[in-house]
Amino acid sequence: MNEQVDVIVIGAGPVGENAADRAVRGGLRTLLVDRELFGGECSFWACIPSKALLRPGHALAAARRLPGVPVGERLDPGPVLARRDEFIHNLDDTSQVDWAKGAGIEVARGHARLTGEREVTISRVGEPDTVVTANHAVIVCTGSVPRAPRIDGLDQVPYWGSREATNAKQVPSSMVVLGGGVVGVEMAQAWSRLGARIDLVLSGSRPLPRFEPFVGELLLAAFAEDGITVHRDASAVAAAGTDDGVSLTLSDGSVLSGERLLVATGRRPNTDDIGLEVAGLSPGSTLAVDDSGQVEGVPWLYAAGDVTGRAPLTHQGKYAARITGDVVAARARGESVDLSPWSRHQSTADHYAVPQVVFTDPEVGFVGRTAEQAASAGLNTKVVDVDIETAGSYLHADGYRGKARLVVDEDRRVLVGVTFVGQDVADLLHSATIAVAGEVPVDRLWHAVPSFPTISEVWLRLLESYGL
Ligand SMILES: Cc1cc2nc3c(=O)[nH]c(=O)nc-3n(C[C@H](O)[C@H](O)[C@H](O)COP(=O)(O)OP(=O)(O)OC[C@H]3O[C@@H](n4cnc5c(N)ncnc54)[C@H](O)[C@@H]3O)c2cc1C
Ligand SMILES: NC(=O)c1ccc[n+]([C@@H]2O[C@H](COP(=O)([O-])OP(=O)(O)OC[C@H]3O[C@@H](n4cnc5c(N)ncnc54)[C@H](O)[C@@H]3O)[C@@H](O)[C@H]2O)c1
Repeated sequence: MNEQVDVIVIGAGPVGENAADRAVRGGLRTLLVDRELFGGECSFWACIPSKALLRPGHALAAARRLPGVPVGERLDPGPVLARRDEFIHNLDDTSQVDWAKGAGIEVARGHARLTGEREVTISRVGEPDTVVTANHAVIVCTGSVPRAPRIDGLDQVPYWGSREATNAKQVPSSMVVLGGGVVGVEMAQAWSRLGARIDLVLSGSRPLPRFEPFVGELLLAAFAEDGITVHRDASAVAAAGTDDGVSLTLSDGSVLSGERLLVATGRRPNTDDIGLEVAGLSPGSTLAVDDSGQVEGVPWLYAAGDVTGRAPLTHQGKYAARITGDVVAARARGESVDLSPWSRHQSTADHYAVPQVVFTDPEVGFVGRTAEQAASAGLNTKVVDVDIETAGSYLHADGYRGKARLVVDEDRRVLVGVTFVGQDVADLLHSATIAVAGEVPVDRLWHAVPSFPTISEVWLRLLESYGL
């Protein structure tokens, strides 16, 4: 069967859905293809189930910090896991397919591969291939896949990746977590608070090494209170099956064992089998794009999201998708595209203002550059640190503990990085994202008065410490 549309989007994760939506809004006939579930990794095996697993433990911990709130001893895992299953619709993507159709997007299920210039072949087991040609462009949004380290015996044991860790039907009695990145810390705390004994193995001295150093230090303190055992500066050398689970041997000879082993050591772009050769690119490589989303050197090919290796986060991928969909639609209409930084056709924020929340307790919110990144970029910076101690934080929880940092570009007197760590700081982050993306001068920020009594009064403490 041969078909023709204006645009083909490969991959219906959050990023592909947004790229297709914008292309349709731009007047283009758009086909969105997925080989698994519409909604992608984020909806079913990543962001949504992981946050559903974390939230009840945080609510219980928050209640314990307030006298007079009646709380039980521990979480009841059954309802927690059932609520997680509701959020992932028991792995049924009907509502997401219906959304796409309602938005005017044409949908197809199957494995899509590039087989020619602007040509995609969709394969489904037991059915003839469908060849679809795009009049204007193909947008690749195939996401990423886990990357496992080379460890003797690892390929012989049934270890968990993030899919198994977010979708597990029972609480394991014990779990060894390898990797202290975002997946490692979120899943270690979620399952610990659901009752599992956790060993967390870090290759460095602290978790979340890409964040400001105090982030990892505060998480280590919280993990100690949770009873999570952290193994720092550790190197895993061998994995093996045991009678009741899996063991992991570290280079110092110690052996950790658990009912489960979670390997959370990062992800790589999902491009092994999408026909990149057709575009003169190597299978498995990152799809490097310019700020309009166009794959370098291939005018008809665009990409967005994890597959581009830019900012592997749902919200940032969706931002790139909105821009890429608009660019493809504008070019299809013969309109010029504004390539200047911060135009609506350029994902400039990817370079300066990527926000990320890590949903641990304490939460972590970070946008822009760390002090170290800003210094290595040659900026003349001033770094301001304060403890989060405001009337709002005192009221929010007894013993509230948190820290905040501003990184100020002194030559322009604008913020280039902000970090908050503390209970319930996630929603505070957007104020910082606006300040960084908007390049709001610190002297004008002085006039953005935080409400009393809120945690956001930390902004006042930060600006006073800066010298205002
Ligand atoms: C455990 C975990 C928790 C996370 N939590 C958060 C969070 O809280 N916040 C956040 O911002 N980010 C989070 N992330 C990151 C987030 O999941 C990704 O950044 C996001 O899913 C990327 O979206 P995407 O659309 O690029 O890719 P994906 O969501 O991976 O979607 C890609 C889609 O492409 C399809 N596909 C792939 N190849 C083909 C093919 N050849 N043909 C047809 N279809 C194909 C796949 O089936 C999939 O549906 C988390 C990640 C993990 C692992
Ligand atoms: N809340 C969120 O925004 C959120 C939550 C989960 C995941 N994500 C995204 O998903 C992606 C994948 O997350 P991730 O945690 O798998 O990757 P990551 O790159 O964030 O962290 C991987 C960690 O594993 C460590 N590591 C690598 N090899 C190791 C080894 N052999 N032994 C011990 N440690 C080792 C690395 O030093 C790193 O700290 C990230 O891009 C992340 O931003 C985001």
